[in-house]
Amino acid sequence: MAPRSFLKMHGLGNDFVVFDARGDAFDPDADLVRRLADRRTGIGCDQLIVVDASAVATVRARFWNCDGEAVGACGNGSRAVAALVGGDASIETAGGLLTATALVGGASVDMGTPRFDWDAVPLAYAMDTLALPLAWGLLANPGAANVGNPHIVFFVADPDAIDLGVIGPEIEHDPVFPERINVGVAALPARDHMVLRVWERGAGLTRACGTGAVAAVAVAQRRGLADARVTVSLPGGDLVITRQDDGHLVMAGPAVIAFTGTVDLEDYR
Ligand SMILES: N[C@@H](CCC[C@H](N)C(=O)O)C(=O)O
Repeated sequence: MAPRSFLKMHGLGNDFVVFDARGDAFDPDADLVRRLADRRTGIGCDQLIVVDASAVATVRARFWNCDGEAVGACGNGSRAVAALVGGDASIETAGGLLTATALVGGASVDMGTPRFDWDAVPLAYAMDTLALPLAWGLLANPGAANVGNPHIVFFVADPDAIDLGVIGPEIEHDPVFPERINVGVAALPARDHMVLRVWERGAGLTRACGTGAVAAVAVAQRRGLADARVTVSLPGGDLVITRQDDGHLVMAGPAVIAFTGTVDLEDYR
């Protein structure tokens, strides 16, 4: 098997190994994803992305967490794909069809309309997703949304004061979330500014989570706490999330190539 080219990309430090498979099909299994994503023995990444040809869009993008599980959406990864493709593009994903525009040093992506029905999140049983009647220690009453993948967000005074590395995995694996969950802790110092940290399902603490930012803003707007346009400050930098008149949430921010390389997949069998 010939060595395969890859790009190492990131959006605000949320990093990706990207395979452009438009001319050469590639279907990694979970074990291969885990091996390539390993930061000591592989290339290393939070998520692996395969870009394919699509019958309905400019490209198809498939996303895997570094734990090997395929996921429906990745906001920062979608910007990376948009930056790679260039211009105006549509991106077919398991979480829905996205439209995107490449910008200098990044991209903006229309992430669609958030879903708030309890069974769309999904939750194990019917609950009000505006404020779930659930608590883990002092963290209580999170909002929930599905933006192509599932998220809950807690509004707190200081996200840095939360030991998200400890409580995040406990919440991620709680049986109330049948598909597990991404966990955000957010503060709103102003109606147009959010500070956010995210424990990502299948990837842990990352420097930024694009869908986490979209979901947190969606919940804050639904609670009447945020303006239509919100700058979200994550550990890796800022994203701007804008709710359009049609209810779609558009995410804008950086996406860059860190380096390119080739990998011999025989070494990962
Ligand atoms: N980092 C991503 C989200 C990746 C998927 C997520 N961990 C999940 O399991 O749903 C982003 O930028 O949105």
